[in-house]
Amino acid sequence: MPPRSGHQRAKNIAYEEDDVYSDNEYYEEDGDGMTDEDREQLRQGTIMVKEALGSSVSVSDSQIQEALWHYYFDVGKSVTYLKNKHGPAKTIPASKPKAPSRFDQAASSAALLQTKGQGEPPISPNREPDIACIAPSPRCISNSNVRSADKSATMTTASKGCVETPDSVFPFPAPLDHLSILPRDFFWDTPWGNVESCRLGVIREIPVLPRGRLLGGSSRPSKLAALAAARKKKQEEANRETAVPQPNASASEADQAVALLDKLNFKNKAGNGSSTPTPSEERGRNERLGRLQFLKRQSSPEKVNTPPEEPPEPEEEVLTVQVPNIRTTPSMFASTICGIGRLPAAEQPSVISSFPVPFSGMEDPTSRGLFAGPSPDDIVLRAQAKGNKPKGGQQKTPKEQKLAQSMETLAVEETPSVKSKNLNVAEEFEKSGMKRMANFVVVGHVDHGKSTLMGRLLYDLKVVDQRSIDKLRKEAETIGKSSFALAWVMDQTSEERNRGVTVDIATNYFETEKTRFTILDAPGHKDFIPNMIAGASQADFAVLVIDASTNSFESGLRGQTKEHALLVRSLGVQRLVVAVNKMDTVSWSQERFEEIKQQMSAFLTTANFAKKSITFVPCAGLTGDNVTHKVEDSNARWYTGETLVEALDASEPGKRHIEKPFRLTISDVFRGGITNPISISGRIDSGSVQVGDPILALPANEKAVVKVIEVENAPVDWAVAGQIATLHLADIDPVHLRTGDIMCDPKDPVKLTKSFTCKILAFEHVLPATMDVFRGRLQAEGKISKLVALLDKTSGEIVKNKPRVVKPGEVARVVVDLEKELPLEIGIRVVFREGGNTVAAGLLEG
Ligand SMILES: Nc1nc2c(ncn2[C@@H]2O[C@H](COP(=O)(O)OP(=O)(O)OP(=O)(O)O)[C@@H](O)[C@H]2O)c(=O)[nH]1
Repeated sequence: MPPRSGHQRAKNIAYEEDDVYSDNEYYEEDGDGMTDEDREQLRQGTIMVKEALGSSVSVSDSQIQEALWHYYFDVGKSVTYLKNKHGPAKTIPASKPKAPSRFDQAASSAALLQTKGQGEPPISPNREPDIACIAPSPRCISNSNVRSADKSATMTTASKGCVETPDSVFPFPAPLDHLSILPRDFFWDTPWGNVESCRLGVIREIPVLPRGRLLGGSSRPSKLAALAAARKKKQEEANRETAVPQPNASASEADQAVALLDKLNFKNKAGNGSSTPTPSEERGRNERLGRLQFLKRQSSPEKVNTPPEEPPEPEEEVLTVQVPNIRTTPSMFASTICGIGRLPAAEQPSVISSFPVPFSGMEDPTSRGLFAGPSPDDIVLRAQAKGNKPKGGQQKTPKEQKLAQSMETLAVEETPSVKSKNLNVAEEFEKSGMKRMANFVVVGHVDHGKSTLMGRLLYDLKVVDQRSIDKLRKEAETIGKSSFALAWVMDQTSEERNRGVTVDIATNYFETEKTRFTILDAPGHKDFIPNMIAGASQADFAVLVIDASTNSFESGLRGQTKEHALLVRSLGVQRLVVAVNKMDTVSWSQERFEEIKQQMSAFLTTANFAKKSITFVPCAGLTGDNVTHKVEDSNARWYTGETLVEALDASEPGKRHIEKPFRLTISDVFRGGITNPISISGRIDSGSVQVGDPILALPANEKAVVKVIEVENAPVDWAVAGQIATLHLADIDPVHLRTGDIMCDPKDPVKLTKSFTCKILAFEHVLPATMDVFRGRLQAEGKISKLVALLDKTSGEIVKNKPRVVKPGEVARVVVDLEKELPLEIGIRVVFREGGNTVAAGLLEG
């Protein structure tokens, strides 16, 4: 089995069954773009707005509805807007004092808090809000609602609660931060609001991010910050007057720090806040000062005496404590990493540390000289360095040493020249009488039983032996997922097994009398659609697995059942085997089977699948009924059709273009072993390849030589179009190879292109926009830059030039611009996705 992709996207795949979008949402709207629900909301809203406006404002219904539509049916906002726009002009009584500004409110409330202390009783529930709403805002309305027992009177109450000032006449609701209700007002009626004054605390808001300066925002401090800074300065001055005079400028900072130490040590038990130290406090302070030196940052010593350009911001106050250099010299490793020379301790730059809690009670370690000498590590390293020194001769600089070392390790890799047998591969293929080959992708909604069905098929065809199945069963039982044992034949990574979800394409092989099959088991979860696309782009036909159990089919229809079917068709797959699975859960009900068949047939034919190319097979992967052998259940006597394997065998493989130039889309890049350090795998899209062939990697534009070819895990001399092959390469650096890249014939390379025209089938509304463009495993950023024309679905004739939008189900010609050049050819199929949804699929025209 070829190695699995290393590009498994392991996302958060916790999901729910109904965690899917509904395709039908588009169709619930009428021509005016409104759903019935919208219309009903509009009607009710109009009545409520009219009631709220009363007779004072005369507005027409359409004006009300326009406002409601604009405000997403928010009655409150609509009323405010209409009142402001159409209501009688407000006269402001001359005597009415101007509403305080937000700044004034904040400043006065802060002052109030300061003067009164923190013990102001909470506002009584009966008290009317003393600070009016400056502007109508949603929060204003909701606050009023809290106070109003009558919820139906929302608007009336809301307008009562808001005193409109001339400033407040906004055509649109003011932003939330215009609300000037204090937090305590907001929580006035909460039971925990009635706390004794002495127990109330102050919550200081510490900004998570630094204030915008160089990186944006104003470099000037805000008014509040300036106020706080001025207040702080004043306090500092007052402190300085009462404090013992200090000999240098850092003293006041030292005082502050010591004061903080005192606070933290709970020594100032009286808590009187006085900054004048008592004689005993003063002694203690001096002792601590002796131990800890409070200095300015040495990195900017000149700043000590320079007055700050801006008032310091209170929230940025951090106590910077500089301790004596108590560190030993850095180790060699640290020196290398940090680029610090191994200076003697004395010459090391002083260490500056910011301690959130000063180590007031800690003994100065330097006093005991614990770290005075070199560390044991340093002694050993120095001795080693001495021993390594070249005797006598001149010592090499580190640069020279490095160069010498790299020269020593530099070994010329001898690439064995790969001899080509110069075979005529097309002839060899004809002669080989090889069984026909077919690759099929297994798709369908998550958990509909794809992996189990394939595991059962491989087990029943003896590709997997009983022992392996028993082992898997045991392992599955140990983690309580015994029902997944068969699925584990395909799902082999621990992540897939633990989560019970397929993440990436799993490949396996089996053969019938007529055909050698390659299974590409695709993930069903919507998060892994890119991996599913990669699998589908390698397939000749597809098996669409549908869970027949009650509700599962229906939820699948809204989910990935339809999306996968559309995607495989868009990627060129024409034949579809629909496996109606888990028939055991519905007792092999013919009715259920027919219901699913009917619904799916209708959808698939609209998705451009020919009726004769669709086969429906009822089966049960878990029990194995109708997978490789006919169903034995007596309830299933109604079914006399083919088994799943028979249906697969009846599928014609796609045409192989062996005569065309060699093209292979890389689906995996990996290390194939000691002798094969760089290997790739993928489907050969066209042409053939043989050992010794030079091939070109695009877009890197780097050549490689094919050392070994493996098909179905066996070494072969050549491989042809349609086969999924592993190529072990020589003469190329792995950096030039990525999944999604193209390997091609250097004599006939694929052209790199940045812009192309494409015929698309829209799954959703398509407008010129940025999209993710998928081509097999390749994913690139692009943009649908032009909608050229709408086309007739069957004839391809132009129906309309330059459409403004392409609706779901329509076919259009568009121009796509890519972010960077990619190897793309006429006739290849691409998929456009946006925000995790498949928007359209297309065929490259030029
Ligand atoms: N009763 C019953 N359960 C089944 C049948 N087939 C699969 N299951 C159960 O369905 C669950 C999902 O099966 P999987 O095979 O992992 O489904 P899947 O479609 O491969 O899932 P993804 O690849 O993750 O999308 C497992 O618990 C299976 O045991 C069936 O025929 N009958």
